[in-house]
Amino acid sequence: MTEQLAVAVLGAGGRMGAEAVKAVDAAEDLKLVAALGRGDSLDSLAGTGAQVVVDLTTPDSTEANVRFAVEHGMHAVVGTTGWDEQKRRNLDALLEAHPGTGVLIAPNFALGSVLASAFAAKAARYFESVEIIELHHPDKVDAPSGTAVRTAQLVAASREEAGVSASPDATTKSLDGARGADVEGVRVHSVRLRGLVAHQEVLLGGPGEQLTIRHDSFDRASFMPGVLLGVRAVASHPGLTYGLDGYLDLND
Ligand SMILES: NC(=O)C1=CN([C@@H]2O[C@H](COP(=O)(O)OP(=O)(O)OC[C@H]3O[C@@H](n4cnc5c(N)ncnc54)[C@H](OP(=O)(O)O)[C@@H]3O)[C@@H](O)[C@H]2O)C=CC1
Ligand SMILES: O=C(O)C1=N[C@H](C(=O)O)C[C@H](O)C1
Repeated sequence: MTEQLAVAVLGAGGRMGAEAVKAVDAAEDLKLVAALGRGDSLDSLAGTGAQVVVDLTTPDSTEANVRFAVEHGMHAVVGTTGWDEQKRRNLDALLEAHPGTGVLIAPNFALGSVLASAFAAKAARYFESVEIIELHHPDKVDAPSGTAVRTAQLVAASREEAGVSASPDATTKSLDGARGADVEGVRVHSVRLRGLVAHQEVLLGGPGEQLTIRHDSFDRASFMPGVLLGVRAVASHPGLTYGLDGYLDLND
C-alpha cells in the first residue's frame, strides 16, 4: 500500500469538523494525526507529522491557523469563511515566501454548489437582472455566506466581461436592509431558519422569463467529497487557490 497522507483537522468539535474527522478516518489513503478544538495549542500540531491541515473553525481564528500551517511547512485546506480580499492578499504574500506549499480556500466544498455557482456565472451575462438568496441554519455566525459572496464575485466578473449593465432597480425609498447586501453590484439576501442546512438560489430575470439556479445541502455529508478532494490535491497545487473550481475542469 502507498504511504498514507497525514491530516490534521482544526475545529474538530464543530459541525463541519466532526464530519471531516469521520471522513478522513474512513479514507484508507489518509491518516488522521490530530483533531484540535478551540482550547488546543497550535504548537501541538508541530510534532504530529501532519502534511495537510484542514481548517473548519471560525472567521476570527482561521487566518492565524493557516499562517501557522504554512510557516511550519504544512499545506492547508480551508472551509472557514471570512477570507476577504485583504486576507487573501496577505496569504499570497506569505505563500510566496514558502514556495511549494499549497492552500485551498473553498467557500463551498459541495460539488453541486460549485457547479451551481459556475452555471450562474455562465448564465448571468444573458439576463438583465440577477439577485442571490442564500438560506442557512440559524447558528451560522456570518452573513452573507461565503458561498454567496463567491457566487456574486463570479457573476459580477462574468457580467463585466460581457459589458452587461447593472441589474435595473428603481428603488428610491426602502427600509435599511430591505434590498439585501450589495456584493460587487449583486444584491444578496440572507435567510436564517431552523431546519435548514445550506441552500442558495440565484435568480436570473429577463423580459417575460426567469431562470432559477438552486442548490441544497441537506446534510454536511455533502461537503465531504470536496474536503477529501482538496486534501488529496492541495500538495500538487502550490500557492493559493480560491474556490474548489480551481481543482476541477469546468471550462467546457
Ligand atoms: N466550505 C464549506 O463547504 C463549508 C464551510 N463552512 C464554514 O466552516 C466554518 C465552521 O462551520 P461550522 O462547523 O458550522 O461551525 P461550528 O461553530 O460548529 O464549528 C467551529 C468549531 O471551531 C472551533 N474553534 C474555534 N476557534 C478555534 C481555534 N482557534 N482552533 C480550533 N478550533 C476552533 C469551535 O470551538 P467552540 O465551539 O469552542 O467555539 C467549534 O467547535 C464556518 O466558517 C462555516 O461558514 C461550513 C460548512 C461548509
Ligand atoms: O456555515 C455554514 O453552514 C456554511 N458555510 C459556508 C458559507 O458560508 O458559504 C458554506 C455552506 O454554505 C455552509
